[in-house]
Amino acid sequence: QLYNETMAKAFLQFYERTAQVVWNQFMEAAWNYVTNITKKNQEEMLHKDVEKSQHTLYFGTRARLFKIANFQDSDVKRMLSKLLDVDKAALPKEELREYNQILAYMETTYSMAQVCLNEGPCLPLEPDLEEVMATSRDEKELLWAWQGWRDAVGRQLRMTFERYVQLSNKAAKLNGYQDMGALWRSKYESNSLQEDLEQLFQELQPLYLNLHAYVRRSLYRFYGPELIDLRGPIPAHVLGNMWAQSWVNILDLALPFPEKPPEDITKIMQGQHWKPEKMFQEAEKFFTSMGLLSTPPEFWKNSMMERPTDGREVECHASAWDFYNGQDFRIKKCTEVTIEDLLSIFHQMGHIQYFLQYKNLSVIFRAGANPAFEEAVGSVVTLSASSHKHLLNRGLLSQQHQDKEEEVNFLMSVALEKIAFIPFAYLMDLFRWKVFDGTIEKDVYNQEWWNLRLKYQGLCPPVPRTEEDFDPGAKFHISASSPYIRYFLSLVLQFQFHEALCKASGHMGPLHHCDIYNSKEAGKLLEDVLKLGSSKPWPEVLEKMTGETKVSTKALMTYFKPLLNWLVTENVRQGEILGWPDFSCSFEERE
Ligand SMILES: CC(=O)N[C@@H](CC(=O)O)C(=O)NC[C@H](CC1(C(=O)N[C@@H](Cc2ccc(O)cc2)C(=O)O)CCCC1)C(=O)O
Ligand SMILES: [Zn+2]
Repeated sequence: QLYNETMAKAFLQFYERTAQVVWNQFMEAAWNYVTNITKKNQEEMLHKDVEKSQHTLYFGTRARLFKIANFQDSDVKRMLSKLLDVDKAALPKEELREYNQILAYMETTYSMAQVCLNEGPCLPLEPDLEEVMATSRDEKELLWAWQGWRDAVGRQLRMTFERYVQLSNKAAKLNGYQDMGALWRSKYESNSLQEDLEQLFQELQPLYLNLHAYVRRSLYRFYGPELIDLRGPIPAHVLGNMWAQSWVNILDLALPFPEKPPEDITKIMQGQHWKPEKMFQEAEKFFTSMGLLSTPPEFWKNSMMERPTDGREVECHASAWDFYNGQDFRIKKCTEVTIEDLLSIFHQMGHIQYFLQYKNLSVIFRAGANPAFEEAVGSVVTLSASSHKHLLNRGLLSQQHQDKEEEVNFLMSVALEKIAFIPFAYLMDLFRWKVFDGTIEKDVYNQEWWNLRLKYQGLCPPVPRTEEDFDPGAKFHISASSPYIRYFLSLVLQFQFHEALCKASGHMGPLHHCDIYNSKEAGKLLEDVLKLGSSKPWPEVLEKMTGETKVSTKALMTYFKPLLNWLVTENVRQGEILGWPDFSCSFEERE
């Protein structure tokens, strides 16, 4: 019986040796492309992608020959079953080439897009358009950036996206899935994922609806009744972010106690002459303070920490890279010296830490326990790094203590980042799952997108939209075909992790006071989880970290309890309507 367990182990060792080389070569080519966007580099990347797919297909089809049902070794069984999913490599050669060209075209169109002033410079998204969305309080200027970006990106991608959906579904079907949404969801190894997610979303609704009503009131006070309807949705361009996914940049308009504004950490960083490299060192220091691994020399030599000034076109959307040789790990980021970018670097370094912790596993297991675990690791450290205690300790705040009102202001700033994000993170893949399963047909992509934006986020477009537009494409992850539900699940998980790590560190008192910096106990707990990679089913890994086997919103609700109490009192006092019963999007005539 040729395809027995002994044979399987030899097969897997052969896979291991060859995969490291093939994947490393592809990552190098992909890195060279996104850090220097040229036709030649794109061709080289596409060529390496084909080689990687040939390798994946060769081993994927042979893995099928093993009857793993009666194998003893659970690792061998888990590894072989992971090899069966060959994703896009299942496509016939010509269609695979077309698919890879479509993926490169969409991501590159997004990365190169700019919005041009009538006479004068053209502005890229990072940092210029994001700066406008974050700091301008001129509704017309905000509209110019918001609409200009969608004209420059979304409209260009609409046709290509339709073909992308077709080929994605074909690949998924060739892997035995109903559609690409089903393939994406399979990474969570759950037969009740969608129900579980809906349950989590419902539990978080009271928090979101109270925040939405309160922020709507704040915007009403500033922009007036001609723009804001106190019983209606909020226009999407005045929330401080190009996609209204984070509202932290309008904290100044929504501060509960405006007479006690928080210190401006960005100004403090710039006053202290912080540079991007120092920001990365600060993030690394957090992990080493917990007894976790430091980054190898290659990281500092090969990373791209700033937008290049030599005229190269690069993809600025931040990302963390594993080169699958156990030695080379990098971050690509067009870093600005701001607190928002510092916290984002903590998130990226969380990915690097995960790569470092599982680098000795088989390449098959070099991934998070599930994609949401990967995202939660960096974000959980950010929860400590953004605490008043930590920032004070690191010299980024000077005020010794926070009184009750300043504490509410602080929790509001975290909520504008994390709670505002909940419905956005949920709808991003609700939209794509419906597109993949055919519920949303191609001639109604845009209106269905806005139906979800209205239903879940309580937002309206600031100007009428048509089916010439393709607003979802104006978000990186949709143009980059990067799944997003991981961020929704990570939002809940990161607070569950935070509670567990804070407990391990011996923290007493409110959860939002906790800072696990320097805690070797928390570091040990985190290390034991990260080094498992994706070698065990994620409920087992969750139990190792938190003692629970289910994702729970309890820790998140505990963290924000003081804020929810304040919000409910304030909204009752103002007689706010929760939700948006005036659900129509009204468009004031613009002179
Ligand atoms: C080779 C590769 O692709 N590597 C993966 C990692 C891996 O798969 O190993 C990777 O680096 N992905 C990039 C992505 C970057 C960021 C992002 O896109 N964030 C989301 C959602 C969000 C929003 C607020 C927040 O606080 C945290 C997350 C958004 O901005 O919408 C941008 C800055 C933050 C994280 C990332 O790091 O997740
Ligand atoms: Zn991430």
